[in-house]
Amino acid sequence: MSHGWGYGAANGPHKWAEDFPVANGARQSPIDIVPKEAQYDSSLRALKLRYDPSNAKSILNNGHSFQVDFVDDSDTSTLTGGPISGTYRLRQFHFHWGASDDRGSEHTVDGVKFPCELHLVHWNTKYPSFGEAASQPDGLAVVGVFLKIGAANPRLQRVLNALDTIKTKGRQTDFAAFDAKSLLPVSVDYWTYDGSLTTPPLLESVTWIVLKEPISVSPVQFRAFVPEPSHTNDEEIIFTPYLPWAAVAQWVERVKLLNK
Ligand SMILES: NS(=O)(=O)c1ccc(S(=O)(=O)c2ccccc2)s1
Ligand SMILES: [Zn+2]
Repeated sequence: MSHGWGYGAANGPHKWAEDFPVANGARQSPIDIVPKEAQYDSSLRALKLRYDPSNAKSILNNGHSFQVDFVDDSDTSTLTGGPISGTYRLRQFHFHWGASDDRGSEHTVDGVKFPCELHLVHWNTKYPSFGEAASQPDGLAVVGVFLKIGAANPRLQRVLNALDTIKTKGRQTDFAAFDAKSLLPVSVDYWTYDGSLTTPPLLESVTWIVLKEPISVSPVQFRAFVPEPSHTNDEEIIFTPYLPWAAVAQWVERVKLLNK
């Protein structure tokens, strides 16, 4: 690829292996989760997520998504239990949505796509830094949460309201006092597997913890993720390539049918 990775015809997932050969590795994510083939493991423990809202720091448009970053210099917002050992600190959360029809959610369940997927990224404190942890097979733990079209989700609203202030790549603004736990569903039952980052650099350092219960997002709220293309100056326009409204509408209808 002669330029940065993305989701277009010239720089999309089918091209990533050119710059990131680990794309052809043995534990690449995302995967299709087939619940009937999942093996029950009685040694797995319940997830323990303890987040301190005061660790929330800022919200950033990184050009591929938007992410909320957290202060991670102490064990005040952590993930323990579940399939991991030790303590992992919350670093950031971000979302994946309609970059193209087959890439709304990244993981699928029995082949079913969701319109959006939330990732809460944590790093193993047995390593001295996030960067070091990211290069280790047990360095990261990402909690994945599916979003399905349904009732309005008031806990999402503050995040969505902030998007107007970071419409172009590189824009960042304060985002303080936010409880990431409020984005989680009631049940934190999960599937888990050893995988990778789902975007470059595709490092095979992620213990995936995908929650079985989705959270809801209303059609109006979901429009905040995929707004009309804005005609700003020549800065790169927000997040992901614009989806034709028809595709989004058709997609939303399909998700509605799946949830009937
Ligand atoms: N979608 S995902 O949760 O798998 C993911 C992709 C990239 C990241 S990262 O920006 O945290 C990161 C982490 C390590 C190195 C570089 C970036 S998290
Ligand atoms: Zn992600």
